[in-house]
Amino acid sequence: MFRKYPSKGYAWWNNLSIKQCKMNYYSTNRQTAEHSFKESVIKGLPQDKGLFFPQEIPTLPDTFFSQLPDLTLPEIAAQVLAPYVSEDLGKETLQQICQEVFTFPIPLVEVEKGIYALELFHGPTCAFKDVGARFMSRCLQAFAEKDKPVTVLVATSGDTGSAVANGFLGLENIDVVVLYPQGGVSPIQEMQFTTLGQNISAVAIEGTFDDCQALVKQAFSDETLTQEQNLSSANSINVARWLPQMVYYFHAFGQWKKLNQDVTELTISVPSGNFGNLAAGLLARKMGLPISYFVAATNLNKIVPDYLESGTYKTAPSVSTIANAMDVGSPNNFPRIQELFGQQFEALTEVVKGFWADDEEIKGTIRLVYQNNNYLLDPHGAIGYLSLKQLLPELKTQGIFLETAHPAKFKESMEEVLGQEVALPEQLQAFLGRTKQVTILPNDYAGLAMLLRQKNKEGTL
Ligand SMILES: N[C@@H](CCOP(=O)(O)O)C(=O)O
Repeated sequence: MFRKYPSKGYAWWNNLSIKQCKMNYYSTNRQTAEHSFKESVIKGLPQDKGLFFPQEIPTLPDTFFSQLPDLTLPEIAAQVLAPYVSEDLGKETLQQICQEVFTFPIPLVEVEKGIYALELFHGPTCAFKDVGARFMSRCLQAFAEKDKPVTVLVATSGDTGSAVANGFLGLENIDVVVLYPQGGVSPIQEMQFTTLGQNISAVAIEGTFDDCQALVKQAFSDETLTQEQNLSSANSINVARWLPQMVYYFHAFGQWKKLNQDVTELTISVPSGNFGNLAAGLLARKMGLPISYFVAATNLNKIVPDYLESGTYKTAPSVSTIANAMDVGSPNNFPRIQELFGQQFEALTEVVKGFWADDEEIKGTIRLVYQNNNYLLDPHGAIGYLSLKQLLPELKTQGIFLETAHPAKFKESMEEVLGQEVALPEQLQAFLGRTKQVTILPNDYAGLAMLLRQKNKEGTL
């Protein structure tokens, strides 16, 4: 059921009572009762192993879109997130959280005529995950009960781990356990979540990102463990990580519109691994954001592009690539994308176009764009850019690709590709020379469960 909000000017939400904004979440597997926002955030995943999904998607009024180019990020965030969170969070808390989360710029940069990069890497850990991780940490802090400590489990192929570690560092009553594929993340990404100590622990799994995410999900469906301790997840499977990611699509559109008042057609290319980011962009579109097409852009782990071409959804063991944050063979958010299109394959393929590139194409693109445009793409953004170069002539729109992470997070590969040094920004320099603290585990649930119990008992890994 989709609710249309009345058009009452740009501060339309101020006119709504908290009661009118009540939002529940159902499971995409439909085997679990609906949950409030607060319950969904604390639980992370429904018991039936689906994903929480909002029971209504509000359409924003036209006045909101006409004001959009002049709104700040916290203003946009407070307005588009209000219907999803406000009853549990309260209007003032939501506004306060949005002020605290969106403290860094997310600029739209023209790379060449008609193609723009949305730079999502100016936050504390230099990747787009900072937005969702900071938002979720504050929601969980608002909801966590003093006498019930929460353990946040998170699987990462590189960027989520560092953003969650940074966003949750030092929080009372909340412990974070980051699971990552041993040898599957870049050296600087690894330093970002293995060297912080305090309430952040790192576990290297002898397996892939998909194995890590499967272990996290298994922990949630382990009834004995979940009775012993409060577990939550900080991957984009958690609604508080997922929903705020839609904010920067509105911001991108506002910036683009300022530059292109007479152009109406826009495509956004989203480099994708776990597909939470693309699902968030499509949610923004469902709320009325006028984006003509989205591109599901990925590396050799081309599960979704293959599905869009063949209609057959087939997960596969993940393949290791230079764009490691997208080394995901079983994209966890895909059910949300299907839900947004009412499970209609044709409706989905009308809007979402698939694209994938291999390492050689990524490297060639980085070199070419650096030489021709003097713009440094990271390996993930390179796929986004390349997808637009190939698809825009047919789609006949302008394009924005998401620059999901700072190129220096992949310093070693970038330097090999370019044959020159890539300087680390301040945020990353801070990690040089620190000592890593890691527990190594086989890809086996019994080992993880034992470790979580031990941690719960002793308070440390
Ligand atoms: N690409 C991710 C994988 C996890 O994605 P998430 O958005 O679901 O947390 C990473 O960098 O860890």
